[in-house]
Amino acid sequence: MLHQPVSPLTTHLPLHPSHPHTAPASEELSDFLLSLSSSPIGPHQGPGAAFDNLLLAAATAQAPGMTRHHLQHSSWLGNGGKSFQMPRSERLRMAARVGTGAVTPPSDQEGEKEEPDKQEEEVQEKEEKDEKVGEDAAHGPLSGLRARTPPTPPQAPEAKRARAATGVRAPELREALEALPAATSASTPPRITSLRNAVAEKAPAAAASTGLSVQTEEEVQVKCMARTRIPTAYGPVFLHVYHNNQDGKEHLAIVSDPMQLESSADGVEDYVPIRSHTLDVQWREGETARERITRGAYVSRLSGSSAERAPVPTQPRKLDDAPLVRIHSECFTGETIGSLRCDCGEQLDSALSLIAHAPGRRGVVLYLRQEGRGIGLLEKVRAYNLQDLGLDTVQANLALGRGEDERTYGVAAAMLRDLGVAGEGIRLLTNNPNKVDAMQQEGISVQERVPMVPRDWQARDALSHPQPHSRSHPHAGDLLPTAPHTPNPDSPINAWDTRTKGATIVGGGVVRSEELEKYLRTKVMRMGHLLDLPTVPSAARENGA
Ligand SMILES: Nc1nc2c(ncn2[C@@H]2O[C@H](COP(=O)(O)OP(=O)(O)OP(=O)(O)O)[C@@H](O)[C@H]2O)c(=O)[nH]1
Repeated sequence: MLHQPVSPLTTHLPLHPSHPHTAPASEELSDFLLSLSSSPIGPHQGPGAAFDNLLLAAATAQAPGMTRHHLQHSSWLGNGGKSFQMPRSERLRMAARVGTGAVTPPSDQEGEKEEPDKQEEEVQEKEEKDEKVGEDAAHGPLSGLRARTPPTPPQAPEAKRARAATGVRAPELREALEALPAATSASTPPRITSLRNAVAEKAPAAAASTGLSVQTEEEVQVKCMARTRIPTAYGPVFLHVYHNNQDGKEHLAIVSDPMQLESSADGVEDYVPIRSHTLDVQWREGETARERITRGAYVSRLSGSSAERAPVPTQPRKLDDAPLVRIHSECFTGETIGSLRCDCGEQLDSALSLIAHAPGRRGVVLYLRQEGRGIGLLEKVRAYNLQDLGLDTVQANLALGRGEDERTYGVAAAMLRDLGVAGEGIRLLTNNPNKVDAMQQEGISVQERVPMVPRDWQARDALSHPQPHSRSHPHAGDLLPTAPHTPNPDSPINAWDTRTKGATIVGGGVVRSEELEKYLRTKVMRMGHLLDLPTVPSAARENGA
């Protein structure tokens, strides 16, 4: 239940000197919010603490000059555990200070006290149950992989949100951090890897949500369980269903490589099909042709009269050229019911379309089950309600006590390796610099970042013809070569316009909405996505200007 926003924030607001009864000047508001959000006491512990984050976020949304980095800098489990996200510079500084023992992390006692034991037990019980499921899975078809199903976030009350978000208890995190001085020497500069590993060992989920990339003990392993041919509007693709030892989810790889369907493909010089190594290897002694074919380890086109099982490979084969790859996160609302709150459906469609026009029509879309930037559908739905109150997509996540983006890409990298496409590098279809960084950290070279310009923005820019764009945030990713911002030749802007409006599912057209525009701009302005803002305002196009 939402409480009425009451006094704590407003009573402390600096009022405009010449108009004490009006709202504070925007600059003062920014400064004030900044001081609140970085104060060691912060708004969380005052009266109305349960609601202060939301108030702060809502007010922040109105204040110019505020970015995601200004929100909840001081957050830690001890002050409600709303967020671990700090700017990178501060995270590194904190890491260095904690590493030399100069800082003791704030106590979480208050948050712990608030919770009745019963709730604690329920959560514990749920985790045990989840672990049992994981163990069972390990004896299932994953054969050889240690499957582990992480606990799903419990329906936790307010003070347990941090744990629900990160799957970690405050004492575990504190214990991990207290152990750090031992992991790093006071006489030598603290090494971030030591911090990562020490925190990761005790509290991997918490460490991940601080933004430190975590090297878990367990090497990521994936296994393609089955593959099949799917005819689509863009031609045939092969859908691969993967299991992994990290998150118990079925991530997908959609591979476009139509040459595989030609029976003559074998004879083509230098042609390396995009195939899963873990699918094609022999799974057990005496495995039958029928078994191999059923799971998709066949070559050419499968039919009642022709069924050729794939030869068992000895080595994963790597492609010589850099294929077009999209690492896409699931979005039920955008992709299935055509929500106009986001561009996810359009991006999935565009990715398949762009790959269908790539050399040899070859490429891969990884479809990761990281709904809602990793917070899940339930939390995303809640976030949408907060967005209706005026928060943007980043603020809404933070107000729920979640990270702005909780996704990881270790499994994605392992899937690309399994498909043999990680060899000579990839051409990555994205605007998101985190994805580029994640691949590079995984040792996969991103030879080119191919931008995904929203169709509406392409259409609006086409109206105004090329003009100097206002680059909002120069980024490291900008150093990578990017493909020109041209729509694909077979889907010209006019063709998008003639399709059904609002359809964002595969094969759909251009979509426009006020909420979509706000979401896209937030991605650029607050999440650092590498896009130029359109030069023609939305209304101008709608009015035919
Ligand atoms: N929490 C939250 N998630 C959202 C919202 N809108 C879309 N999403 C999720 O955001 C994710 C979008 O993922 P992607 O399309 O892979 O990528 P991206 O981070 O936007 O980056 P690009 O590669 O440039 O498209 C999906 O999981 C969506 O469900 C929102 O308002 N709140």
